[in-house]
Amino acid sequence: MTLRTRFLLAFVALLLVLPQLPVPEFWITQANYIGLYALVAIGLVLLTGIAGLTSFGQAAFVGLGAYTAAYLNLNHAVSPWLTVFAGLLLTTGVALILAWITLRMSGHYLPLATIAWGLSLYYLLGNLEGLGKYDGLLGIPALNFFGTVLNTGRSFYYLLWTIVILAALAVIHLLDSRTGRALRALKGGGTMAEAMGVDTFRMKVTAFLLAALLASISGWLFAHFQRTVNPSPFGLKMGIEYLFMAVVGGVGHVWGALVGAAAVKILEDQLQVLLPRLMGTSGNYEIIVFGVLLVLALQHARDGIWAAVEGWLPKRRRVRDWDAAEPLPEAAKPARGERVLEVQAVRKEFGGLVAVNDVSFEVSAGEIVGLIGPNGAGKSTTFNLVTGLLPATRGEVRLRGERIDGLPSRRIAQRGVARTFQHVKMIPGMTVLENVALGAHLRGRQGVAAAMLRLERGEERRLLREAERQLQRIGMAEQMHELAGNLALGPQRLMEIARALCADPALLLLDEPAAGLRHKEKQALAGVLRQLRDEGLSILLVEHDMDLVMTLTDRIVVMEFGTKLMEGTPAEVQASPKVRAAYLGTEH
Ligand SMILES: Nc1ncnc2c1ncn2[C@@H]1O[C@H](COP(=O)(O)OP(=O)(O)OP(=O)(O)O)[C@@H](O)[C@H]1O
Repeated sequence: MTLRTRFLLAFVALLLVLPQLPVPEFWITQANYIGLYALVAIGLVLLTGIAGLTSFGQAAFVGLGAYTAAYLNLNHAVSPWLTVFAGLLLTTGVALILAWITLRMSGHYLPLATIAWGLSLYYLLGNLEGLGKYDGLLGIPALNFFGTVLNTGRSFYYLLWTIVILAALAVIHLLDSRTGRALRALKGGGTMAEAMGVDTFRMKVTAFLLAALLASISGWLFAHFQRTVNPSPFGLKMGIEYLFMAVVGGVGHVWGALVGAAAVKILEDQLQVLLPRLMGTSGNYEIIVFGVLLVLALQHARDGIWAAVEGWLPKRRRVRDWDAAEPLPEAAKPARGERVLEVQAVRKEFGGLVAVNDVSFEVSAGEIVGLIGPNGAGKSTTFNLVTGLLPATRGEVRLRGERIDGLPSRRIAQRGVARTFQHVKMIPGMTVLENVALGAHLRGRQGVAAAMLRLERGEERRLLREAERQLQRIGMAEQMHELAGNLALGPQRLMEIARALCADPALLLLDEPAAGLRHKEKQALAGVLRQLRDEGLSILLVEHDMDLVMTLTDRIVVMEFGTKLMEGTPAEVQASPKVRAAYLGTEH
C-alpha cells in the first residue's frame, strides 16, 4: 500500500471515529459545516482550478438547493429524498441558462457576471413573499434515513461526510479520464483541445453544471441540518468565501477543497472571537482579514495548502494496466494516390496585409508535401486555414472531396485531420502519456457519469494503450510518466506528433517538427514520417531544416510574401533560381 493510500485511509478512519470520540458537540457541528462547505469547494476545484473559470456565485446555487428543499417540503410535504432531485433539476435549468449567457465571456467579464447573478438571486430570495422574504423559511424537518432521524449533529455527520467523500472520489475519477483530460485542457489549452476534437464550450458548461450541482446538494443538506433557511448564507460574501476556501486549500486539487474548507471555517471561528476583542467592538471584521489573506495567498502561495502536502507525499505513478486492452479500431484510410487535401485559391487578409494570397495546392494519400518559404511567407497561416483555426477570407479547402473551410477546428479534426503547432501547445501539468492520450479524444465515447463511476476503465485502457503505442513509435515510451512541462523542447515536439498520431488521422500537418531536435532525433523523426507515408498517411510539413525537407518530401510548395512561388520535386525546387533568390534575399 502506498503512503498516499495510507494517508487517505487514515483520514477516512479519523472521519469515521470522530463522532464516536468524547469531543464536544461544537466540534461535530464545525465538522458538519466543513463538510457542507467542502462540497461547494470541490465544485470550485473543477470549475476554477481545472477549467479556469472563476465564479463568485456558487453560494447562489447552494441557496437554490436549500430553498427548493425547504419550500417543497414545508408547502407541499414533498419528501426530502425527492426534493434533492427537484433541487438538482432546478439547478440544472438555471445553471444551463447562466452558462449559455456567461461562459462565452472571457477575461474579467465572467467573474463579474457571477457576482451579478449571485447578488440577483440573493435579493430575489429576500424579496419573495412565498419564501418568507429576509426571514426565510422555518421549521424544516430533519432527514429521516430508513427510520433514523438525523436530528443531531452526530447522526447527520455520517450522511454528510459519506456524500462529501463520494463527491471527492467521483471528481478525482472524472479528472483521471477521457473527459477529465479534456476538462484539464481547457485552462490555457483551448485551441489545442479544439484541434484534438474537444468541444471546449461544452466542456466549460459541463464543469459549470457539475460545480452548480455539488453546490445544490450542499444546499439541500444545509437546509436539513440548519432546519431553517434565509438568504444571508447564500449571498455574495459566502460566494467569495467559497472561492477563498478553494484557493487556500489548493484550487487545482480535490483534497485541497476539504483542507481549504476546514482551514477557512476554523480561521473564521477564531477570528470571530479574537477580532471583536482586539477591536473593542463587534462586527464582521473577519471578512477584512480574509480579503487580505486571499490577496497574500494569491501572491505567495497560489497552489494552496494541498500543493505543499502533495510535494511531501510520494509521487503517484500510473499503473500500466492496459497491456491486455484491445487496440482501438482504426478509420478506413484513403487509397494510395487518392487526393486527400485540396487547397483552392485560398486567401487570408489581416486588415491590409495579405498573409495568404490565393494559394492552391494538393496533397495525396501516401505523400509527404513540404511547405517552405522564408519567415513570414504565410506557411503557418495556411496551416491554420486548413485546420479551421482561422477562417479564410475566400477560397476553398476540401478534404477527401468535401469542403471543410468554414468548419470549426474540432469538426475538421473529426474528419481525420491532426496537427502539431509551431509553438508547442500542451498541458504542462499532465504527464506525457495523458497529453498524448488527449489526441485520441475522438476515438472514445464515454462521458462524465461513466468516468465518475469508473465504468469506463475498459475504454480508458484502450486509449492509454494507443497513447503508449504512439509514444513507442516516436521513441518516447520511456518518458511517458514524466510531466510534459519538464521535457526539453525537442521531446515536446515529438510528443505533439505522438498526440496527433493518436487521432488516427488521414492527413497530418506538422508545423516545424524538427525545430529544437538534435541530429539523431531528426533522423529518427524522418524514419517515422517515412513509415507513416508508407502506411498511406498524407503529411503536410512546414519546416525550415532544408536537409530534412529535401530528403523527406515528395513534393514541395514554396511560398513567399503569402504567394505560391513554385511547386515541384525537391530537385526542381533546389534548381529553381526563383527559390534561391527568395531565400538569398531574406536569409543572407
Ligand atoms: N493573427 C494575425 N494577425 C495579423 N497578422 C498576422 C497574423 N498571423 C500572421 N500574420 C502575418 O501574416 C504573415 C504570415 O505569417 P505566418 O506566420 O503565416 O508566416 P510563416 O511563413 O509561418 O512564418 P514563420 O516561418 O516565421 O513561422 C506575417 O507577416 C505575419 O506577421
